[in-house]
Amino acid sequence: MASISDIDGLDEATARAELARLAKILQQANAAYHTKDDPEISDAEYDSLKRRNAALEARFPHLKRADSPSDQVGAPVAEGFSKVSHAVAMLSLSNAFDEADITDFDGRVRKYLGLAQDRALAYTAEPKIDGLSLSLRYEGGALVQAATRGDGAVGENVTANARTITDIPGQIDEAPDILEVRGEVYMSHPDFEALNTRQSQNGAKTFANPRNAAAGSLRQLDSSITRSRPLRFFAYAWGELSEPLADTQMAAIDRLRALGFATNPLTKLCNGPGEMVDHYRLIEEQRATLEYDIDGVVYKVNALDLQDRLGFRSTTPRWAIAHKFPAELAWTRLEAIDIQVGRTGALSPVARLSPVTVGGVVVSNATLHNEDYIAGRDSKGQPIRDGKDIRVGDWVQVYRAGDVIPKVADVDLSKRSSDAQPFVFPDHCPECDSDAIREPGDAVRRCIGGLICPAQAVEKLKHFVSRAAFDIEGLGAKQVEQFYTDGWIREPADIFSLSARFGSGLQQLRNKEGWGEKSASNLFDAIDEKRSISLSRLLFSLGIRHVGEAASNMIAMHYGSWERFDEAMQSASDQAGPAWDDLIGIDGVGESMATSLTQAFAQPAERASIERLVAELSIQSVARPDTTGSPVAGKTVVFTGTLEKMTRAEAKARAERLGAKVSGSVSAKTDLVIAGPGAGSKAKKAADLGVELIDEDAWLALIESP
Ligand SMILES: NC(=O)c1ccc[n+]([C@@H]2O[C@H](COP(=O)([O-])OP(=O)(O)OC[C@H]3O[C@@H](n4cnc5c(N)ncnc54)[C@H](O)[C@@H]3O)[C@@H](O)[C@H]2O)c1
Ligand SMILES: [Zn+2]
Repeated sequence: MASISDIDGLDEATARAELARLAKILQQANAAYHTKDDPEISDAEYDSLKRRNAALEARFPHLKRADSPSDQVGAPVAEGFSKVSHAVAMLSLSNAFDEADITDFDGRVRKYLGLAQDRALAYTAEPKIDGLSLSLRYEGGALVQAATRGDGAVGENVTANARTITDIPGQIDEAPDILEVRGEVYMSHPDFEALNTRQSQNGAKTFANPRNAAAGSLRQLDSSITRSRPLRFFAYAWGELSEPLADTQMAAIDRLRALGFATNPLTKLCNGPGEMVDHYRLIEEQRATLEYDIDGVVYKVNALDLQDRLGFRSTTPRWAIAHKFPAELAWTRLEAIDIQVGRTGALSPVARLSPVTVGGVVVSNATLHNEDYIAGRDSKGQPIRDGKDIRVGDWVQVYRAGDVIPKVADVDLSKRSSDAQPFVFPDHCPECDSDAIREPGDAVRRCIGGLICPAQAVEKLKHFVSRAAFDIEGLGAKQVEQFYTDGWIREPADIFSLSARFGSGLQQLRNKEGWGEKSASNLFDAIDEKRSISLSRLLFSLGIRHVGEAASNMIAMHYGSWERFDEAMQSASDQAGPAWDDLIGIDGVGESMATSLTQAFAQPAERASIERLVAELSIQSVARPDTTGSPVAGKTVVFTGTLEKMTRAEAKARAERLGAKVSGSVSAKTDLVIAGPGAGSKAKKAADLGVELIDEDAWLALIESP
């Protein structure tokens, strides 16, 4: 995530380039989010880039760009819509992230108005609905126009679409002659889920969250599509008026409700920051039980004459602020704990949650790690979460960071029902009923069923055909699972005997749902194509515990050929002696990896299965790259932040071809860190450790230098 800690030390040229880069990224993000309703980066990432931009502009005011993202609201009108000029601009809101920001806000307001500090100022506090804003224009009580915010000055004409929304009256009584009602269009959680189910049944695109679904549904060129999407509307503001609605924000909301609009029931009048923050807490607590997404609480100065005096900055009113919820945390109910069996037999507890939006993504499953974690202990038996255990039915806090799998982070004991029972972790495999055993020092309980455990067998097969492994076109996780269920494939070797066994039975495959004659013979071709495989891919594909992609590479490089590797596994099987020492001496191979490797090759059933597979293959030996003269041969390098000239995968592959070792984390052993924009803790750690830090261009210059 972008940080602002380095800004003080930037020179002008770097700052100018950085401002240009941020303008470009933010403009692209705005278009993806507001125009396509399909964001490319997370909201938290967006917000942090925007803060970085603002901090740069504050430090270098004269470098502020004419097209500064700070001065922009939303995105321009999308193609296909007719344009509506807003009589009163539709702006954004400034953000607050903690209590101190709220006290500051109140202080700024008073100072601007020259108010005494000893009398509390009244503000309204209401949920910030996570939808999109809409302006409805009524003339003589009749709805004549509806427009999106667009870029704040010019919005999209969506009148026909707005007419399909039942919360929006087409006609109102006793309204001012000209009345522009503004508010938020949103979609409820049940409607969102039903829509996504429908979309995927029809093979159409599904939406990441209710906000995107609402925006995508309202911003349709064909209003019959909007009609089929159940949208809702909350009114909370107004634009042009032929006569005032009221004297205060609160009374104006009441008036809008009296006119027939839905207003949010959690709107409250508060006296000063203390009460505002109290109401924020209350709303935060209710967040998971609301039927719609909110991403914070909006505070507005209650007296409308004071709002007028305060006025606006370029894109935000001075009289309001949005107090955002932490982006990546949310509370919800734990509905059930399921146990999944992985390819190494590990029993993993999975939390089934009442769906909640965390950082822009709907989360309904999260990891609970292992049985100790559920019980409130760490791997050393020390209490975590103050020793609180997690039970089915509990209120739990869900945490999500970046692309990482969501986690259950905390539990609220005050909401636990009195009959909640501690979770009993199974000591048998839920799939094959074999014993599930926990070895000393292992945090994980494992099914000992091995090859007889269908869950393990299927997971092993799925791993075997995955992208980084055999990657057989037309044979993905779904097909493998089906073939396993049908008894056609029990182990990897069976994949390669499929055509021999079923070549004549092509008919059978052809008759299968989803398989035509063409796809059947394509599949056999794709399988044959992968009979020739690199040693490192093969090693990774075996799915041996602890042996990941990087380790497979190192091992393959070390032994060079399958024959030498296989021989070494025999010699090292008693886990002592020179072959063993040689194995654990490989960079990146620890004792536990070496143990699981040698065990796999010593276990008769597993060994036999591997031999059957190898008999089907032609395994390529490793051609050692010539790294003489490479400036980075033997060096350990770390890539962090965003690379702009190539993907991470390409950068890694190139570095490795030049004899460098690419590591994921910075340590004292690191020789070089290549940091792109947005580099965070790793760059900092490198600086702390005195490790050389360069940017992508410098890296390219280094490796491309003759
Ligand atoms: N992920 C991305 O790529 C991306 C890109 C652009 C914007 N965003 C996200 O969008 C937000 C910024 O967009 P923004 O300029 O619309 O600001 P904003 O959404 O933070 O705040 C302004 C909006 O709040 C809405 N709102 C909801 N309830 C309200 C209430 N009770 N009173 C007043 N307004 C209320 C209005 O629609 C108003 O336009 C940020 O949260 C940002 O993370 C994300
Ligand atoms: Zn099992």
